[in-house]
Amino acid sequence: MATPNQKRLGVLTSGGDSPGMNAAVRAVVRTAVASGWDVIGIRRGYNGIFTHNFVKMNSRSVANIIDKGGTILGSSRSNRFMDSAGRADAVNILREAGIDGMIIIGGNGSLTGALELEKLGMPVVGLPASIDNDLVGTDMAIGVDTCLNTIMEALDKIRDTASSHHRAFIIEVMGRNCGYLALMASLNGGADVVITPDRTPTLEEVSQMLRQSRTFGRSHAIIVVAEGSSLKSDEIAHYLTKEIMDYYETRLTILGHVQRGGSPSAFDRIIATRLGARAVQTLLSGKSGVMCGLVQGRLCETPLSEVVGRVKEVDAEIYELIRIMSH
Ligand SMILES: Nc1ncnc2c1ncn2[C@@H]1O[C@H](COP(=O)(O)OP(=O)(O)OP(=O)(O)O)[C@@H](O)[C@H]1O
Ligand SMILES: O=P(O)(O)OC[C@H]1O[C@](O)(CO)[C@@H](O)[C@@H]1O
Ligand SMILES: [Mg+2]
Repeated sequence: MATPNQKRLGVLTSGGDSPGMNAAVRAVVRTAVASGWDVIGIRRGYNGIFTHNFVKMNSRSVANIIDKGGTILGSSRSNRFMDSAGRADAVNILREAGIDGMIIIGGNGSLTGALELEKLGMPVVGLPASIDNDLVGTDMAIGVDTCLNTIMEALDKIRDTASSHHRAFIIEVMGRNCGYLALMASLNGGADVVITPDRTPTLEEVSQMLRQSRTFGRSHAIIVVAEGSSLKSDEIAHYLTKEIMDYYETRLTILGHVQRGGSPSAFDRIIATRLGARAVQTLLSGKSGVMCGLVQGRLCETPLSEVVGRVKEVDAEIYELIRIMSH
């Protein structure tokens, strides 16, 4: 039990899990305990509030998790929390549980929910954790680096077989409405063509780019497609199978949820630990309604109102770099 004057912090992970969420939970719990707070973990995201799925946490509860993918608290996408009546219930439940402040670890949707909680009077600090890297207010969200390494490993392996068989591979990566993963994976994995929601060529243009890359003497082709693009990976595969069959056979690989798992990289563990500690310090300093992020190497806070409802823009110069590197 918390002593009468002891503050009680709630922490939850929400939305798609991302590698490093556990490292963030560990940092939040240990920083809060070191600051004299009582800590309650809420299991399975916002849904766990409605089901009173609460667990008292201490430094030992987060031992040996820094290297684990996923989230020990579990996650979910909660429809009930999307509804204003549901959120009013949630705040009442949190107050009855004696919670004085919340740290919400998740993506843009989860942090939109965090802002709504704040509007209902609950002090909240958000932490960016989503493989999509679509959040404004941080250069990198927790989990993005590990995810990019996973995609890179897959692209390296696909390139081996693609060049052996003179094939064109269409590889679909995650990222919802954001092209960041596709763009950066194309840069570090050597793609000939990248297709994102921001820049979507026609099928004829894709075929033309491949014909051109063939004139550079390339033995194979790699086309990386962001899942949120209007031109879908199966359409491309279908078209290219007929269109370029004279020089490339075509294969489609959808990387899927393998991109979300795995032990977090050193970078993700470091940012998760720094941001987790910072979130607790931010709440302790009396600030609320902000997200802690890493911008140009520095930790900083951005109001949640400036974070939500926006998609981070990707650097347009990267497209040109990919084009040059594909020669
Ligand atoms: N507009 C909103 N108002 C209140 N709560 C929201 C809102 N949008 C999302 N949420 C809550 O956050 C949860 C997670 O959101 P979402 O599914 O968009 O994932 P995310 O946090 O963006 O993570 P990721 O994109 O990495 O999967 C939702 O299921 C819902 O409970
Ligand atoms: O695991 P789910 O619910 O199918 O969600 C998949 C989505 O989650 C993410 O992996 C993370 O937001 C997206 O890239 C993808 O569109
Ligand atoms: Mg999201």
